[in-house]
Amino acid sequence: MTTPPISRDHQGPDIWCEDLVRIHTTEGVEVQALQGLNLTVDPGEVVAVIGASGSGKSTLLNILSGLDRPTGGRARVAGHDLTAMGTRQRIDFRRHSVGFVFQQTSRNLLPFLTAAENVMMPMVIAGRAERRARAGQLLELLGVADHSHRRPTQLSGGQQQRVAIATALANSPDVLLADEPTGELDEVNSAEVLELMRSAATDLGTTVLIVTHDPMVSDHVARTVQIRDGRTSTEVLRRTELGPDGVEREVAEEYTVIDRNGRLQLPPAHVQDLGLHDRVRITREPGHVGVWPNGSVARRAAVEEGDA
Ligand SMILES: Nc1ncnc2c1ncn2[C@@H]1O[C@H](COP(=O)(O)OP(=O)(O)OP(=O)(O)O)[C@@H](O)[C@H]1O
Repeated sequence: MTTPPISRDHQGPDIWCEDLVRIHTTEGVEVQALQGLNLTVDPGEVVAVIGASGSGKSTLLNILSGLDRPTGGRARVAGHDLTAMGTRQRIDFRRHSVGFVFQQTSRNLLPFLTAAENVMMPMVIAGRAERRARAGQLLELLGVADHSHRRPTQLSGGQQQRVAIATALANSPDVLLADEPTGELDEVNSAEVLELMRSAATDLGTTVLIVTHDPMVSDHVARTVQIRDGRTSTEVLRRTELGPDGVEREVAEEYTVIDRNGRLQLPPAHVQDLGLHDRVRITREPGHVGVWPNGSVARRAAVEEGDA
């Protein structure tokens, strides 16, 4: 018996955020952690969200997992409107629609249960049948079936995270949310865990969103979204293509995110190198748009006129 892929009962993307705003207020001081964030992740995609400390990653993850509510904007995960859910629906959502993997290996698993029992636990809570068989299949998928009888303290960090991923996938969630899942692992174990998470998600059709500050994670996913100042700023898409020599090679292309109002954030390096500040001139060119430092368009026109 193999693990059956999940079937969704909603249409459209698995994660959808529009103009998401979250303002934290402590002792009268407001911090705008998310400042109009837009993000769409389609079913089955495996995406890494990276960003510097304080850029808003954890805030985003807390909202997507139903733990926190946005101050403004809209968010939908696995077909559920996160701004309109009541307490009961939130519990159901967290139990069935999303799975979680945290950085701290100790936070993912119950120490007094074996690996197999840990994977079965969410199924017990959800009242799911054939728990033992499914736990076995998931542990097999994550390459730790041989350790199913061991308790977490008898497993390495990497093995614990694999069991944690199996546990998170136990109730066939549409979406798996992972917060720095490789933060406590060395490079070799990180790469292994990421690859296993990706292949398990691909086999099951699960959408995965990994939040991390580790740029190395990007090497293991087809899409990396960068958060800067509470907004998605750039994306890197990776694919393999056949070179002219017939050999497959990996191609990575960087894109800047543009919202539905046409707003985009220019890469800081361009802003600095070209001395862009205060205001810029936008010119429509054949097939693209030009961004010019203040005054440069008029100067260019004068030079061209002088040349004529
Ligand atoms: N509960 C809170 N109360 C007040 N401010 C908060 C709260 N949670 C987060 N912030 C602030 O919101 C901003 C975004 O924080 P967040 O934790 O989402 O960033 P992050 O990208 O996850 O950072 P890190 O990588 O360090 O975990 C930061 O300026 C942070 O200080």
